[in-house]
Amino acid sequence: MASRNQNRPPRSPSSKKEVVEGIPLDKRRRIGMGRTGGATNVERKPFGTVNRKLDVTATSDVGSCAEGSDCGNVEFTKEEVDALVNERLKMKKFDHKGNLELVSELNARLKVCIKWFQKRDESHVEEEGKLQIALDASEKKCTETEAEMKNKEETFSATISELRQDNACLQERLAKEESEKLDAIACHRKENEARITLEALQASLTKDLEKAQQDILAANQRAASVDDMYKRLQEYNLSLQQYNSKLHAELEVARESLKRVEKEKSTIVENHSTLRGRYSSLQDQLNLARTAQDEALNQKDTLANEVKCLRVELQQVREDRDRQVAQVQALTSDVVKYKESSGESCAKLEYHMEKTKSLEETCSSQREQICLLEHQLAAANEKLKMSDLSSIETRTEFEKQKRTVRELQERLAETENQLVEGEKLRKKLHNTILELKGNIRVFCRVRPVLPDDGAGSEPPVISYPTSTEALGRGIDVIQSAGQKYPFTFDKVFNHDASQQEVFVEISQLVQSALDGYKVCIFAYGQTGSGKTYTMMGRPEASEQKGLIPRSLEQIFQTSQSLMAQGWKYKMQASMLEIYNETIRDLLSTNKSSSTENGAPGKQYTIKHDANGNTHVTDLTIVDVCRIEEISSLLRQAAQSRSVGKTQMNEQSSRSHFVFTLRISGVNEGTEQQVQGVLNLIDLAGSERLSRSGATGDRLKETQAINRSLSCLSDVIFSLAKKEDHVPFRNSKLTYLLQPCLGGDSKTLMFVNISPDPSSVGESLCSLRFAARVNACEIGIPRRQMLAQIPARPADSRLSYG
Ligand SMILES: Nc1ncnc2c1ncn2[C@@H]1O[C@H](COP(=O)(O)OP(=O)(O)OP(=O)(O)O)[C@@H](O)[C@H]1O
Repeated sequence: MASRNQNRPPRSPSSKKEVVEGIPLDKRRRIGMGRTGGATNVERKPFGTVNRKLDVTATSDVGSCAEGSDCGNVEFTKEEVDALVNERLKMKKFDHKGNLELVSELNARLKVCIKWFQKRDESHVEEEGKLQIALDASEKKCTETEAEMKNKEETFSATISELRQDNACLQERLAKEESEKLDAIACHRKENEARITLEALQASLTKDLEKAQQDILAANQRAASVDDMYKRLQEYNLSLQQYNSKLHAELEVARESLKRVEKEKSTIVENHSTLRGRYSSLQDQLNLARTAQDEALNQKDTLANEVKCLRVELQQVREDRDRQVAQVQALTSDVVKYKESSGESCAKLEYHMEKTKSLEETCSSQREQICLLEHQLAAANEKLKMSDLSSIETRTEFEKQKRTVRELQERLAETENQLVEGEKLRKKLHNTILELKGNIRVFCRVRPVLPDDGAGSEPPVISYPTSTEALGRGIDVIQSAGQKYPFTFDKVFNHDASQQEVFVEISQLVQSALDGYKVCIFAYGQTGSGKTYTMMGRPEASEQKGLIPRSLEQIFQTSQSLMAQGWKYKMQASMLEIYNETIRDLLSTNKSSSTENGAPGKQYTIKHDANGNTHVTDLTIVDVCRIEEISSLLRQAAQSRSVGKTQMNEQSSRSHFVFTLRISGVNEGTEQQVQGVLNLIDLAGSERLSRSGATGDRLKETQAINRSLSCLSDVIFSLAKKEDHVPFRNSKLTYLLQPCLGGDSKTLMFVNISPDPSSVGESLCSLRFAARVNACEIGIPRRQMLAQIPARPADSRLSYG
């Protein structure tokens, strides 16, 4: 911008001097006071605004103002000057003196006026000089201000362009962030939608699960109805007995199917256990996955909250920035305005400058903050993405496992159903066979070779056929002459069979006692063949517990679980031994009841009632509620038993041991009542007198044992021949077992065999006897169900009779 004084010619020093010395020439000429002077030129109006009125009439004053005197107080107006200049003197023609006075007077007045004029002109010139100096100073100042303003303007322009660039940059970033924000929002919305879909899926899955549970309930109901049907079928079975002869023909077919079902059952049981294992491991995995998913979800939620907070902060910062930008814009417009009106004060500009500076600083700090927040946001977004990914993975894994679990559950349910159905069928067939067969079942067990056995290098005398039909059921005895005697029973356990394996085979039979059947299991065999081991085992070692403790444990456990179905059971236990044809109460606390040391004890009498129940008069019967009670009773009985050392056995049982458990069950829901009996008998071992070498009391014992066992075989032969008279009463043992042998019991005989080659003869005898027993037909097992709850004795120790 060009300065205003630039085009002005510089003032010459001479002209300046003229001004300083006096009135400039042109001005003198103007007021008629040129160098030549002259009154005629003084026509112009006098300068100045403050005039003192010249009293025209006071001519004496004017006239008295002599030349060279100070006339500074006199002031003239234009009119006065005009009047003075145009005054026409009234001169008299011949009065020269008077005329001269008039002229002198006028002259004096004119002189005063001229002097006033001159003085006035001088003061004006002086004033003009001062004004000129002030004007020059002012012009100089103005030039300087203009230069300064120009510089400032340039600086402002640069600042404004910088600010504009910053602004553009910020706008660009803002647009970018906005687009990123929109992307993030869209992504978040998508995630939300996905989450909602997943939740809906989960809800539907939960519904499915509920439906499946309902299905299970329905299946359970169906199972109950099938149970009812089963009961009806049982009743129907009773009527089927009339067609017994016809069904005999179908027996073999039923046996085949039983075998098949048993095989199927074992495979199903295996499948079931593997599936259960897999199911539990999957459940564990599922639980782990659930925990991991929960953790991931929690992490995700925390991150989402962080992101939310960061977004809010970002939003605030953005708003701040927007405000700042608006302020910058306002300032820019202010600057523009300032530019337009450059006359505004520098102080304001500086203030704005400072404000701009501070705002710029705020802007830059906020920019840094934005950067920081953006970093944080990016990190949080990254974390969120990671957690989302892991959450998705976990969810997928969870879904997969859920599917697998569902499949396994379905398979498990299916298998369980199959198992239940198979078990039902097996039970039905088993009961049908038993009922149709009507004979005593026989299991054979061969004990392992003991160190005391004289087997030495002799070849084994026992072998097991491997043909399909005899597998697990056949046993061959080989005599020294090489003669082979094959036998087949319902089951043959070799020397490797564990106590548990043996128990598994009889557990169903034991279960029947809870269902209201009379069950009798007895062990027969020569002395030292393993009868006591099979029946009692070694209760101190859980693996070697025998059938009696295992059966009682099962009965108590099952009765507990049946409580859920409304069944309440009452159990009563009694234990006796038949020693030398005398009954001894093994639970009696009264020692006089025994015949110890030959002293005559209490006489116990065996009685059978019309329902086929056996009672022994004065026998101690103990109410038992827990397995521990039975265990202590068994220990008590074991201590009271008659045992002795024989050549064949270190701890030989010298008596027949009979354990009886009476079970009364009531279902208050269905008003059903059952009465079952479980007889577990460990017979004394048969022994050849020649081998035992017994004498005295031992000889008497052995003779009594052999006699009673011989009575047992007489009864069996008689039953086998279907003789009218069966000599049950010939011995205490056969009379006690009468309902089991000839009645409606489910009876099982274990024939225990020693693998000792020196016992091969006894083994053959035992096996032949067992084969006879197996072929023997007895009554049909009947479940004892009562319509009314029988009155029960209040005393816990009762005597029947
Ligand atoms: N399956 C078996 N496994 C291991 N040891 C056995 C087995 N069977 C029997 N025994 C052992 O054989 C020995 C004789 O068994 P046990 O006393 O049971 O015979 P028993 O037939 O009851 O004899 P007794 O008629 O003389 O009483 C015992 O030491 C017993 O531990």
